[in-house]
Amino acid sequence: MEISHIRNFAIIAHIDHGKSTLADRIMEQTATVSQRESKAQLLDDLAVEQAHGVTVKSRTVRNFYTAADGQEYEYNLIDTPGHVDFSYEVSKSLAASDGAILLVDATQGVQAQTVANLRLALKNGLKVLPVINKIDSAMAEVEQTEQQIKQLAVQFLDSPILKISAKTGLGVDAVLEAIKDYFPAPAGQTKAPLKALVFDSVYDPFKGIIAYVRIVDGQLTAKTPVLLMAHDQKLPNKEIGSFMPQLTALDSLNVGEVGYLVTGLKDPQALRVGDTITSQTTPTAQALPGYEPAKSMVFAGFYPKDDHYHDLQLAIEKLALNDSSFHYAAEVSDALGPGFRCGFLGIFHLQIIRERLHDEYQLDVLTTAPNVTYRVHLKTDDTLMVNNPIKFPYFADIDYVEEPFSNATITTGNDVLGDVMQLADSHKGQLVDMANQGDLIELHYRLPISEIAYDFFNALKSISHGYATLETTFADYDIADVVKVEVNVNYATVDALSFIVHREDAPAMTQKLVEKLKHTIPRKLYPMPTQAIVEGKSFARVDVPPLRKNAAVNGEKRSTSKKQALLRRQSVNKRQAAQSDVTLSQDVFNAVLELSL
Ligand SMILES: Nc1nc2c(ncn2[C@@H]2O[C@H](COP(=O)(O)OP(=O)(O)OP(=O)(O)O)[C@@H](O)[C@H]2O)c(=O)[nH]1
Repeated sequence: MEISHIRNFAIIAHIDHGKSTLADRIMEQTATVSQRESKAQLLDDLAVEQAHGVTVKSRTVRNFYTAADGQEYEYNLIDTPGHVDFSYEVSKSLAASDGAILLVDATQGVQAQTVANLRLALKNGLKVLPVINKIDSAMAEVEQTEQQIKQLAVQFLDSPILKISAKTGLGVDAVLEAIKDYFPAPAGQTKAPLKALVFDSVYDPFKGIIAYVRIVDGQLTAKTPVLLMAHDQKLPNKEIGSFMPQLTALDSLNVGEVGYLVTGLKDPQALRVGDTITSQTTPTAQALPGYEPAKSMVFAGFYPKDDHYHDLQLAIEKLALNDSSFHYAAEVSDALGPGFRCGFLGIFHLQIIRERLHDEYQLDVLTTAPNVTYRVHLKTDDTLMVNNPIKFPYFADIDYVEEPFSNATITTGNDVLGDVMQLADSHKGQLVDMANQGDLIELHYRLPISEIAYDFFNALKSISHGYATLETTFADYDIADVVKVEVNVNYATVDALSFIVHREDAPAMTQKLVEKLKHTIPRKLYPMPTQAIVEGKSFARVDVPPLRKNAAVNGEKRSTSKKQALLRRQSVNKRQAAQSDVTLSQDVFNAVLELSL
């Protein structure tokens, strides 16, 4: 296809504003898929996506559109996720696009994520086409939404604001025309050496690693011997093609086009998203700038159940390839053996990865309490970065600790402003600034990441009935008064249950924890004292009751010798237990996990 007839664009929106529905409609109206196929929401095909009804992975599809002028155009559509935890995926999709459809739900109006995505698109130099969706709904407030969009940005004043129903298809033909009229064709040089951006990748069990590429300059043919520029790695070029939406082999991908390359690589570590692909024979002089790597905000340990360590390792490697914002490193716990310390963008991301391990690899993992990375300054003047509570230094060796803070922008309606501010306060937020954004209020807070990483977003959604939204960026590290909580069961420390909290929250949290553990730790024949220890002191204690009555302490009528015999047996049990032997089920970990939720 001639470059002037290609359009690469993404659809961006707040969660549930209808991106996937519009993507399906576009595929249907360009006859990329039949109506029957599109019923099943083709793009959201991961099991987790169907379970949650949200898009997690970006997907790409090539459509051919015959415009009103009678000419055929190639539309490469990139579907993007809407949840805050996946904004990294959004920015990757945008780097491969020239235009973005900004979709706004007429029943909800402009939301903070709409604003955030718009900013990202403009930062990437994209043309933005605002589209109001769900105009068929009885609750649609089309005019008000249009006003909100006009207030949003002067940047796209020259663009029309289209009104559609992605569900019924009303107005979608105008969107298809506007894509050609309004979005630019890719800029790129046909004659220059090959330069292609790897904007995504997946692992296929049969084909190995498949790179998703956008040809920035030159041409990639099925015969081009290619080179990955980051590690100077030569690839035997296996197969190239495009997404129709199934992978469909082609002889060449030309400048401006989007497609895939089967790399033949098997090692999931070998390819990084953001890398540049060029030709071995006539390489380009300079690689593309690539992406900033995603910064993990939350860490948790993943441990295999039933000794499936190697299966878990392989699954995690493959997932990390498919999701470059997911990081991992090997770690060992005394209580659980070898496992992985995994890094996530947020707690929802953690849940998604757990579910993908379950759905795609049939693996269940024990998950330890999530935490952030602490910067620990020791009295010896050494500084440690600690993202695993097991490795948190002994308290007497610590000079001071710093924790990561974020700049958080909360956009909310006036009606729930008080509740939102109270929520931020209770999570140690410092209000920095407040501004009006049309009908909405924008609050700028400085918040410890440990306070927002877990349940903050859910709590915010619940008190605002789903309307308030949150954008966060990493700010810096700052001093934090935090302590490590260790859990002893029957006088033995269970390392994998350790976690870090703010000192002021420690008394209440430890009390809640031991109460929960009382009901989750599997009982034995003898009572097991369970303690939460902070800086060497027991902050809270319960006894996990025994399975049977403790004959030695209750006042049953037994002979003294029988009582003594029982006591002897129990003390033997006690000694054995002190060395190990609490069965750690996910329920036990949930007791810690739920404290932060
Ligand atoms: N009434 C009405 N409902 C719509 C329309 N478009 C989408 N919906 C509904 O809105 C809900 C969300 O639509 P999706 O297409 O899954 O939203 P999305 O933006 O892709 O969501 P994420 O992938 O989670 O970001 C679904 O229940 C759709 O059926 C529309 O034009 N009118």
